[in-house]
Amino acid sequence: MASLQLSLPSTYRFRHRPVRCADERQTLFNRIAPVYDNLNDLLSLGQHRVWKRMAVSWSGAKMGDQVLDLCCGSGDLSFLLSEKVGSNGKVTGLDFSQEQLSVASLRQNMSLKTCYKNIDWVEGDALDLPFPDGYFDAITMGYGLRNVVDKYRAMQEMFRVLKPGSRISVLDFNKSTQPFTASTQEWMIDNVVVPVATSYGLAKEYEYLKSSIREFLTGKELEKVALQVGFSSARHYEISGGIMGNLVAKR
Ligand SMILES: C/C(=C\Cc1cc(O)c2ccccc2c1O)CCC[C@H](C)CCC[C@H](C)CCCC(C)C
Ligand SMILES: C[S@@+](CC[C@H](N)C(=O)[O-])C[C@H]1O[C@@H](n2cnc3c(N)ncnc32)[C@H](O)[C@@H]1O
Repeated sequence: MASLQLSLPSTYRFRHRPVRCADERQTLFNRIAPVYDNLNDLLSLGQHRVWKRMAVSWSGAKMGDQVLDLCCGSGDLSFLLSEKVGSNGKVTGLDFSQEQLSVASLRQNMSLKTCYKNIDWVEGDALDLPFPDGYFDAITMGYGLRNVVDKYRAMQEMFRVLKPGSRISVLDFNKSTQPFTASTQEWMIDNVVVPVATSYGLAKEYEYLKSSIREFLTGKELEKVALQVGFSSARHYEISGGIMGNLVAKR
């Protein structure tokens, strides 16, 4: 894998070591990085790209904006944001997985799209962002909030670095309150997702999906946390029959 050229803010530093649980997740996402994009396409029949476009649209990102893609992984939402903000805008993709950031950087360097030059990759912790208060015009977080060890803290950090009047858009699996939806989601994970992942030697990594959704917050709970943190408005939209969900909150 090509070496990763990271542009780290001068103030960048880990102010605290992630807790062990976060280290386990960091290892998980480093391990799945080589097949992550392909498995997402295969297992969602490409639908995840539709969900990500919706999340970016809901963020309100526009030409010339300074935007953050939190828990950017291999960069799917960062690349969509890059086209939204254009060459006068700036996208910062932050993640704590070096392997995920390596894939994102490789995709950026291999692409013929010149606008992608407006993306910087930052290795950092979503729970301790190396950015000043009120810095970003929009923030996206695709399938990241469910994976951080402190969801409240992550929401506080997004609030802190967002400009007043701007929005966050948080896409993730939906923890449905409808028994049929929840059981369908779990059946798909047990009977499609994990068996396919097993053929890649990643059964354990994808079995984590089910427990992480069970331990997640419902849409109503996500709205409540956003308001508690200080956002002036918060709305959670269920998509694809409630399998996925997207929180939009305005500072
Ligand atoms: C892009 C997607 C998931 C990203 C993702 C998030 C995580 O927290 C993980 C944790 C551990 C391993 C992998 C991931 C991970 O990939 C969503 C699409 C990919 C899903 C893996 C597939 C989910 C299938 C749905 C349950 C049903 C889809 C129905 C569709 C309408 C065909
Ligand atoms: C499922 S991936 C999502 C990647 C991408 N946003 C997408 O939509 O495909 C979750 C990402 O969150 C990152 N992550 C989890 N906890 C983090 C934390 N505390 N700080 C930074 N990144 C974190 C993982 O390394 C992983 O790349």
